[in-house]
Amino acid sequence: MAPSIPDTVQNILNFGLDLTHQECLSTDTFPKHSPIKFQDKHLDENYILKQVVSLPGTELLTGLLNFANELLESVDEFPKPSLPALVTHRYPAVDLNADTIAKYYQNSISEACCYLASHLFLHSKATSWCNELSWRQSGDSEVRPFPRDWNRARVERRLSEEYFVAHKWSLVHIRDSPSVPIDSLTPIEQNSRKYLSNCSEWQTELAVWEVFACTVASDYLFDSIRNIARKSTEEKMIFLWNRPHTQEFNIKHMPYKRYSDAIPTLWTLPHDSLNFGAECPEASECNEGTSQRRPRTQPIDIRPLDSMDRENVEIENNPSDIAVWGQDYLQRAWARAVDIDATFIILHRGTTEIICIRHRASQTLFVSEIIDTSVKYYGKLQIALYAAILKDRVERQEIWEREHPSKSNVTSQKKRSFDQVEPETHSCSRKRLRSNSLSLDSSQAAPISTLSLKERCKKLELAIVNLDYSWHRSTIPSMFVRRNFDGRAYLRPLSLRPSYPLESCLRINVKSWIGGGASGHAHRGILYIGSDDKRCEDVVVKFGRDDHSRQSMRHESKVYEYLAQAKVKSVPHFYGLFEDIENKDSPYILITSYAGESLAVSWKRGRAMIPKSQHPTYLRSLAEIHAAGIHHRDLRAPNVVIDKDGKVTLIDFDIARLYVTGRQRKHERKRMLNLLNGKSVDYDRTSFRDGFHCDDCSPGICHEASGWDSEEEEVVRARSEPPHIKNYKSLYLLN
Ligand SMILES: Nc1ncnc2c1ncn2[C@@H]1O[C@H](COP(=O)(O)OP(=O)(O)OP(=O)(O)O)[C@@H](O)[C@H]1O
Repeated sequence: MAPSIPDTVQNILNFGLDLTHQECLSTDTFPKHSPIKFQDKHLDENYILKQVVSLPGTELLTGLLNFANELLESVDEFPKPSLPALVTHRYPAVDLNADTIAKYYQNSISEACCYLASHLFLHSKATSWCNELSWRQSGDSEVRPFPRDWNRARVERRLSEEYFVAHKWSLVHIRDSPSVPIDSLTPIEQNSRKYLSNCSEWQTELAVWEVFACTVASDYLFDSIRNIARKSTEEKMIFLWNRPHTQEFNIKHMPYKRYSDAIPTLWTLPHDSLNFGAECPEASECNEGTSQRRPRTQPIDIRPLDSMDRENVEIENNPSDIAVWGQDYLQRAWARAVDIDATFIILHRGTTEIICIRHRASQTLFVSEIIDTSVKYYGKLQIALYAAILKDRVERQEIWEREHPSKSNVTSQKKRSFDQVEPETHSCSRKRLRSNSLSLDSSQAAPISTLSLKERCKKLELAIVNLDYSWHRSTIPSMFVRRNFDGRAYLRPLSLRPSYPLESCLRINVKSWIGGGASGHAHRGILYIGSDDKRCEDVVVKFGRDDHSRQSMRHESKVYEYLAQAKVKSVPHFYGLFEDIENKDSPYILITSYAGESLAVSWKRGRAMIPKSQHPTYLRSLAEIHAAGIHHRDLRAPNVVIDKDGKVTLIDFDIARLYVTGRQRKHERKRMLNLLNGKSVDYDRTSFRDGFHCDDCSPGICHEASGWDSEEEEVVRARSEPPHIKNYKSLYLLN
């Protein structure tokens, strides 16, 4: 016989959020979105939502409520004393901005849901309350100060965005919750707990909540989301998918095992909607980002990217304008869900809510009707939702373990490796190695005549760049054209030919991120010529996207050109400076050979002191640069690198000067000795034993004063179409 449900639990089950009497004081400023940026184009396909389907009428709600009833019936007795987390009914005092809404939801319903869902789904026979869930802001969501180089408009845009949408909230599985005695678990609960604890350690986020301010604008937004779902389902309108604007939303990729979709249940997907195309044959083995079925239709061509620039679109607060943004917010929520591998996405704005279910294989989002949060069964619905989220995670883990029986024994070993930052090597997952025949380990690469490869590269004008690391997985490469140096300045690129034979192009696969600084972000990659996969070079590709970094990179390139002419050996080989041909914000890439690990990295590994016997090698490298007349001016541990054969190389010449005095040489020599002895000396506080403060060594960024004339920024006209590459198709297949 079903137990009597205590009043406190009844109160939660019958709880409805009541914000209707509140004034929505928030301004209705609708945040603008950034245009699609370079890195968006190279986003892993899995991050892109491709279809939206409306969940029919009350099916989802009925399914969830029935599920809650089943769970309630399975309880013999509710623990006493009563629930520790009581519903507080605290209304937001002043303003219903996104953060207030989130806090209100947390105080009023989520805490109780966490207790009840844990109890009902994970240990319904336990004699005391034990919570294993928490609804909270996720770790990397703290408000951080805006970067100093952001202009006022950009800061204001971000602020209005934050006012409208709360920082990341999600449902989290608490790992160190008090344990429940095993004999008070049913066999099903024991299984659930086993599978839940087998999920990788850091992957505790279970579902995505996008919380919006309670404003008229967000009301329109919810309507527009429903309309998108309705139109694409009932009127069979094509959902024109778009790439999430990663730069503004700062997606942070965490490597993890990706799971397949759970077996559909009543509250997940209606059965007739699961009629998708054939499954990717490799899906069961896929480990990273590929457990999807092939999209049914060819993806639409996203070029020209410029046409998607909505930066300048003025959005008024009326429904037809805001409809445009429904899709953007769905994309954003989808991308967040991909990042933590969540199935459930909840869009919440205080008075209303939409529950979405993500189907990985078909990249489809199932969107519920708009739920009124003041209804009497809202509490029950939320508890069922939390329990369904748990059930889904457990089921998917079960599927994973069934399909990967041997691997579950070595999870702990694997977990550690997933946790690590991407190494500075070409180590890729099994899958990636298989799917990407270009990712050769340099040690396995066929012996090559590096000289001839380098010589050949000099003449090649076009670089085809693919990104394949973190959340980047290019479907379409970017084309970069060489900027030629006439001995004094960088010339405008020659007009592009309509067609290039593949053999006349450099091909670069960017494999990992090394570091970022003032003049751009450095990545490791592999360089090939044309379709030849046997001869490759390990390179560093530095991307610079803003004006400052473009200027720095032009300057640095000139120094490298100069050093190459002076036949200086202690710098990396310079392959050239290239400019993106199709994007308006036109990144530059500067390509050099990979020269090994920096002193900073060996310091991190605990090897701070360089043995005295090796000091002359370092000092000789520095002397060679000085002898060529170059004053480095940024001699720090990250800029001194050494390869496995012991060759010392100096890098990062973005603030170097083409003139060096005797005193400056002496100071840089001292600085180098300090570095070799494990002493990091900050440039702004450069002082030597005699207390002398060295202005000559202070970095500064004035490139004009560096021995070359300043150069006007020349932007390559963005082309709507890249040039035709002969045999380009074969290139696609390779990538
Ligand atoms: N050719 C190379 N070989 C090996 N490592 C490299 C090479 N180029 C860059 N790196 C690594 O990448 C990091 C960032 O590169 P770099 O210093 O050129 O960028 P930056 O934007 O100029 O940074 P900074 O703020 O130090 O000036 C370096 O600290 C170095 O460790």
